[in-house]
Amino acid sequence: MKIGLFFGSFNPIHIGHLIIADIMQDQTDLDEVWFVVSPQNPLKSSKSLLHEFDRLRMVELATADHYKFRVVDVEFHMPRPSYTVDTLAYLSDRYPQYDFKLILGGDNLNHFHKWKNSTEILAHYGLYVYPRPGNNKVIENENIKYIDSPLLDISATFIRNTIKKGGSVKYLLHPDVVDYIRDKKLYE
Ligand SMILES: Nc1ncnc2c1ncn2[C@@H]1O[C@H](COP(=O)(O)OP(=O)(O)OP(=O)(O)O)[C@@H](O)[C@H]1O
Ligand SMILES: O=C(O)c1ccc[n+]([C@@H]2O[C@H](COP(=O)([O-])O)[C@@H](O)[C@H]2O)c1
Repeated sequence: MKIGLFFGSFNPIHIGHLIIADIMQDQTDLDEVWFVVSPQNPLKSSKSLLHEFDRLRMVELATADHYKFRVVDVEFHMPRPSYTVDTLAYLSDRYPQYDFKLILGGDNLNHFHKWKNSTEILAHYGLYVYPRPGNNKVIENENIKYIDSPLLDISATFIRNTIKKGGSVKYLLHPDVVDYIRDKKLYE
């Protein structure tokens, strides 16, 4: 079975993530998509990060109604920051029966060469890249698959900023995530 690992900070998870994951399982050879919630991206500041348990809970809520989605919290039990190569090694060891691929937004491909052991990741796992508005670097490599699908101009940054200004994000988030943010007063 081929599994697409969708690594992310998910701060918070938005409909862009859900659309990407759904298209990946529907229009590629990936059988399932596993959302791997990262406590701390090595290349991002932790300044505006919500607590990792809140981010994990929102990913669980948003993905619960899709039978091909699964949520993985292994990085919560691993050293920080969250180096993807180490998580991949751990998952491959634990699930030798699965063929793991990485799902990335096009923006992340621009910085991919700065990731720990990026060459090894590319050689051993391969990437499925979803385009993102802005600069999408194209690297010619047989282990990178580019998905031709609608651009989604949605980001967690825009959502955080809109909520902080009191604006509506009702249709940018899963309804259960909207309720969770409101009930836990995450941005107040
Ligand atoms: N609209 C989008 N189009 C394509 N890829 C996306 C989109 N939103 C997120 N991704 C990809 O999803 C993964 C997880 O992204 P992340 O959780 O950082 O969301 P984000 O919206 O980029 O957040 P932030 O605005 O806080 O940086 C990354 O690989 C990112 O490139
Ligand atoms: O392993 C690395 O060196 C590395 C460098 C930058 C980002 N990542 C991972 O890439 C994933 C996407 O990050 P983000 O913050 O854009 O959602 C997340 O799981 C990060 O831990 C990993």
